[in-house]
Amino acid sequence: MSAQVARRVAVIGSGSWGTALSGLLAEQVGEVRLWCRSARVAEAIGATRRNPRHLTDYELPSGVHATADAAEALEGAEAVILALPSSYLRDACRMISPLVDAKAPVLVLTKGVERGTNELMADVAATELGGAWRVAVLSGPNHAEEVCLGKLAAAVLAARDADVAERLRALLVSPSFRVYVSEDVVGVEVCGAVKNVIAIACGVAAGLGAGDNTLAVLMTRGLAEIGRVAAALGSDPLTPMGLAGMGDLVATCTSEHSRNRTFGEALVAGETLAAYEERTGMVVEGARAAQSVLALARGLRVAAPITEAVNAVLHEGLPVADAIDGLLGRRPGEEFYGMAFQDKENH
Ligand SMILES: NC(=O)C1=CN([C@@H]2O[C@H](COP(=O)(O)OP(=O)(O)OC[C@H]3O[C@@H](n4cnc5c(N)ncnc54)[C@H](O)[C@@H]3O)[C@@H](O)[C@H]2O)C=CC1
Ligand SMILES: O=C(CO)COP(=O)(O)O
Repeated sequence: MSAQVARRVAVIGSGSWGTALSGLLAEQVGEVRLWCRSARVAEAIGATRRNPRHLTDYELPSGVHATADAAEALEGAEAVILALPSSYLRDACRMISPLVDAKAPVLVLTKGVERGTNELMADVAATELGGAWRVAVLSGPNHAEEVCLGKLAAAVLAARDADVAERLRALLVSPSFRVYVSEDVVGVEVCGAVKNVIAIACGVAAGLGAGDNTLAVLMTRGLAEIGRVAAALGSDPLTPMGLAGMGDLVATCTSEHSRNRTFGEALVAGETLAAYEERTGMVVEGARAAQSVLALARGLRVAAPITEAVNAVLHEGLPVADAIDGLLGRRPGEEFYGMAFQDKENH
């Protein structure tokens, strides 16, 4: 084990990713306090070292202390990690705001765009907790099911302040978890939110028996969609080529662990979003992001046809066959049209 880089950090949210990240943090940090919404989950973790709802076979290290008391979770925390689904992030930040040290760096693990406001997650956290300079995001091909087993993975940690990035990176980096840094918070966030929508489309295609070529087309045109939204928001055009973009797109669109991909498959088999989330106890962020990313793209006047198709199927009752017809009815034009200029509306 490496030397301790912090005495105590708080992880807010005990879903799959909050659970796996707590274990990873415990390799470097003296004590990880994991806030669970449910007191029963916190008690079960204390008694068995296992989360009874997520990654149930994974034994958490002794350095992880679970609690349902937010004040206890945040007491003396030198950094705060937010591991909540996008729908709950703002309310949770409001709830913990009086308990968070004003100087503590904040790392957002959530991948999404808030519905209603179309705000990115770091902006939500900064508004509610104060101090955009101290809010960073982590994204990349990081299925919790593999990270908790110590299988090699990498992520990009983006922060506006280089010192914040380095302090947070030191908490996470390990031989099996490589953490790169970036200043492009917006670009990294756009990648993480949009790739979930594209993964639903890939799941739908796979469920309908699509071949590898078709899935590769969806991923690549999905990457173009990510690139257009990111470019229109002024982010680095190379960010979508990295871990948060291409890396996570490939992992999510192809993995059996992906809720977004497997939900797409379940959808064509007749399962609803509500039934899927109820059955698995997990969130399908892409289903929510389809609405907010589309609203964001429309506001920016960039085309997001795959997102539009997924949104129409999930939220407007469009039959899948009609959504596919709509996509295939588009004229394929210049491959990178609209990537550099935000005022072009085609392709
Ligand atoms: N699971 C993964 O491998 C990864 C997940 N993420 C992102 O992390 C975020 C959290 O996802 P997971 O940890 O996977 O969650 P999850 O899907 O495993 O679990 C759902 C979580 O939502 C919580 N929840 C339900 N109702 C709530 C409420 N009213 N208020 C607060 N929390 C509530 C549940 O307690 C549970 O912790 C998502 O944005 C996801 O995209 C990012 C990278 C990897
Ligand atoms: O973001 C993730 C992996 O990097 C998790 O993806 P899913 O939410 O589709 O499982």
